[in-house]
Parts: sequence; structure tokens; C-alpha cells
Amino acid sequence: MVPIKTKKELLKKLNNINKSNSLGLVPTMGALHLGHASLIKRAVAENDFVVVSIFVNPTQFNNQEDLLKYPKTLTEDIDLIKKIASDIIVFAPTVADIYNNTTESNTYAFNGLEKVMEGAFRPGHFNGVGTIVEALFRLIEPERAYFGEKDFQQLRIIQKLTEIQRLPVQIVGCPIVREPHGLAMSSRNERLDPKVRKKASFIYDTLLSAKQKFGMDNAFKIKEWVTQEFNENTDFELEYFEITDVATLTPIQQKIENTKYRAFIAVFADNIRLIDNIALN
Ligand SMILES: Nc1ncnc2c1ncn2[C@@H]1O[C@H](COP(=O)(O)OP(=O)(O)OP(=O)(O)O)[C@@H](O)[C@H]1O
Ligand SMILES: CC(C)(CO)[C@@H](O)C(=O)[O-]
Ligand code: BAL
Repeated sequence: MVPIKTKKELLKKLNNINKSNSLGLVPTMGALHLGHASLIKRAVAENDFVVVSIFVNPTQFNNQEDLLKYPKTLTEDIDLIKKIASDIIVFAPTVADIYNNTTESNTYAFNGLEKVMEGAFRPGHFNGVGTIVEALFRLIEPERAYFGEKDFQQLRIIQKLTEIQRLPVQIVGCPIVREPHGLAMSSRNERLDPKVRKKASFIYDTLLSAKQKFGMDNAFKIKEWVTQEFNENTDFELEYFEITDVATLTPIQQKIENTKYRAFIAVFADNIRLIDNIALN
């Protein structure tokens, strides 16, 4: 399995596939783990052909250190993909090939979705994500594309992107895969000190307790409780905790009748930023 390095080569490969075959796309930034594997397996089960893209997209990073230190493990990534299916097409282009040396993002209006949580704390992030995902969709023209609920807000952004840009692709959301102690799998976990990584189950434990308390308390009280928990824990620094109406991802303070809620969290551990989320009802 040899990764395809250029758009031109990829188009040549895709042109050899009969148009009656379905094509699934799994966009990633590499350093693959079992969370990615679950997306790839689902794509393989639901499509005749699958493309996995591996591209650390510079325009979605608002922090240069985060970009420079992003783990890169292409050889191991290929091994993981090969074990799932030998005919998966791996697309691992260079920045120059994708952006033609102008690393500018498009500007999108995602109906306010881009202004809360990840959008608020990572300025320009969703414009960068939209730019690369739109470029991949236009290049590859998949019938289905697979995204993880670990990045739940991103999943919603991509659904909005396909709507506003009229991109004919079905977006498939996949459940969060966790490490044995509950920490959501993430490529950035590789950068954690092993001791801190073990302790980071604290993040998911907090979400589980918040879910339990949410049955009895209001959103404001839960937020106060979570803030207090993090104030007392010196290993982790809370960036945000929000309870949202899952239909709009608008943060709420009070419960509203007949509404589904989801809680979102972003935390720094060892200067590494981790996110997670949970359905509350
Ligand atoms: N634990 C997980 N469970 C399910 N899907 C996941 C998980 N981790 C990542 N994904 C999904 O895989 C796709 C590619 O994600 P990406 O390559 O950024 O990996 P990542 O582990 O999220 O890395 P990081 O959070 O460190 O950027 C995204 O759609 C993402 O939501
Ligand atoms: C969707 C994506 C591959 C775009 O670079 C990235 O944001 C990710 O890995 O979640
Ligand atoms: N997994 C989301 C991509 C990012 O953190 O930039």
C-alpha cells in the first residue's frame, strides 16, 4: 500500500474506478488510532471503495506550537489501514500540492455555529476545517464522508458546509471511541506524559458525573460544579464547559422543556488541549 502524494495521481486512480461504484471518504490528520479505525471500518462496510486522507491542515491551527508538534506517524498509519482492507486508497498530499502555496482559508458563515466553544476559543479554526474539507469533497466527490462525534461541533459544521455549498455528499457521524479508562481517543493523547494520560480519565468522569447531576440540577449549577472540580485539580486546566441545546449547539443556563442536551468540555493537560462531549438525556 503506497500513499498517493498528489491530487493529479489521485484523480488518475479515481478515474479508473467505475462510476457505478460507491466511494467513501475518511478525512484525517494522521497519527491514527482505534477511533479513526472505527470510521474506516464503517466506510469499508458501506462503500465499494474508500479513500483515507492524511493531511495535517495548517489553516485550521490557531496555535503554531500545536501545528509543529502534531504527531506524524505515516508508516504506522499505513500498517493500521492495511489491516482493515488492502484496497483502501491512502491520500497523503503535501501542503504545496493542496494549497498551491497560498495558505489562505475561505470565510464561511455557519449560522453562528462557528462562534461558540471551539469556534470561540480557536479563532479561524472552522474556516480552515471548512476550506480543507470542501477542497477534499470537490476533488474526491465521495458519496459518503465519515466524521467522529469526538469533534461533535466539527461534525455539525461539516453538515452545514455541505448545505451552504450544495455539496452532494452524505455526512456520517460515528460514536466516540475511548481508551480503557474513558479518555476519548485522540492523536494528541500521544503527547501526554503517561502518568497524566492515565489521570486524564478525570475529564470523562467529570462528564459522567455532570450527566448524573443533570437529572436533578439546572445547567448553571452543573457548570459551577464542574468549574469547582477543575479548580481543585492541579493536573488539568478547564478552558470551557458548556451545556447546549443539541439541535443548535447554543449554550444554555436553564433547562427548556422537550429539549435534548449535550455537554462539551475543553481542557489543557501538560499544555496539550483535549476535548470531549456527552449526551445528557
Ligand atoms: N476517539 C474518537 N472516536 C471517534 N472518532 C474520532 C476519535 N478521534 C478522532 N476521531 C475522528 O477522526 C477524524 C479525524 O480526526 P483527527 O485526525 O483530527 O484525529 P484526532 O484524534 O481527533 O486528533 P486530534 O484531536 O488530536 O486532532 C475526525 O472526524 C475525528 O472526529
Ligand atoms: C476533518 C479534518 C481531517 C480536516 O482537517 C480534521 O479537522 C480532523 O481530523 O478532524
Ligand atoms: N480533530 C479536530 C482537528 C483539530 O483539532 O484541529
